[in-house]
Amino acid sequence: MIRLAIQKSGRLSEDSLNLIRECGISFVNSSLKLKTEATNFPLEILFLRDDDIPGYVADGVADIGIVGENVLVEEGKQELQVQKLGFSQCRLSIAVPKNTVYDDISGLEGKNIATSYPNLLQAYLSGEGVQAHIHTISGSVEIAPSIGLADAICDIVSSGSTLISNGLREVQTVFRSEAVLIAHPKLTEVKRQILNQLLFRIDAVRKAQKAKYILLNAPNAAIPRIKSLLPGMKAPSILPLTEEGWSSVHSVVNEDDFWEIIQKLREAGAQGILVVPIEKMIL
Ligand SMILES: Nc1ncnc2c1ncn2[C@@H]1O[C@H](COP(=O)(O)OP(=O)(O)OP(=O)(O)O)[C@@H](O)[C@H]1O
Ligand SMILES: O=P(O)(O)OC[C@H]1O[C@H](OP(=O)(O)OP(=O)(O)O)[C@H](O)[C@@H]1O
Ligand SMILES: [Mg+2]
Repeated sequence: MIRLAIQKSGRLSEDSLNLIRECGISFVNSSLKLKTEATNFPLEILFLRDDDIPGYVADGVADIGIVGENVLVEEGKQELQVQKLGFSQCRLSIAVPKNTVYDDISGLEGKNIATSYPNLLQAYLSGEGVQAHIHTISGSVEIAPSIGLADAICDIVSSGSTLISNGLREVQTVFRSEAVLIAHPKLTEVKRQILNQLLFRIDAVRKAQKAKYILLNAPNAAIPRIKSLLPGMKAPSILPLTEEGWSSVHSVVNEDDFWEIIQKLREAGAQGILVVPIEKMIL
């Protein structure tokens, strides 16, 4: 049995649980229970505050965990990182009241900056050769300038709407973050094998998230051009249609290239294009 620590309730929780479920792992989850066991995989899940997760994994209380890179690096435990997970993407940024004159980072010299990430902020300011006073607070950081606690803040930004709602303007990006899987460095052989099985499933789920299965019909004369647009996993499948001179083409496309490829396929003569999500993908 391997023990996984995830955030109990917050920005990482839903996507962490979804990832485990998409890996085909079933468990009963009630908001009151802080521990649960999977029914079809040797996994126990602990529901914790995110700040505690790197420490628990470092100590071996939990074997693996899911946490934001920002928290991991802030706590100086980046050596635990195994793999990026592609969700909870955000940035740690410095922001100032929107009407403050700000030309460049030297404008922060000697200023008071409120943050929950003093180590990341200090490392960034030192790298830029700026000295400022860092005021560490544990939450509601965006309120600090408006109550006279600080001249600027350094906090997590995603859409930017929290900054705007609090009359702040983002001026400097300190760190870019996403959710990461972390692991205790000295797992037993059995636990290492379970982790490898889990990583295999995560990889299949993540590859599938980025890919689409595509089916289309095309006149046979258009097939060479369409083949060149759709490399597929190995090569596209091409099946004859019951209508003379036509074929059906099946392939896999990367989500990022999707719209550009669709346009070119239509220009090449493709019709009846169907795009279907893929659940798992193993190369
Ligand atoms: N707006 C956001 N968009 C995307 N990811 C975010 C956002 N805010 C935070 N995150 C990421 O999710 C992590 C958890 O954020 P959250 O705000 O839930 O933390 P918290 O309030 O410290 O939670 P806890 O109660 O567990 O201590 C952050 O460390 C960051 O990596
Ligand atoms: O740029 P935005 O999309 O507005 O997101 C940024 C906000 O999201 C996070 O807080 P969250 O809403 O998770 O609440 P918390 O402060 O209670 O953790 C973060 O601390 C910011 O305040
Ligand atoms: Mg926290």
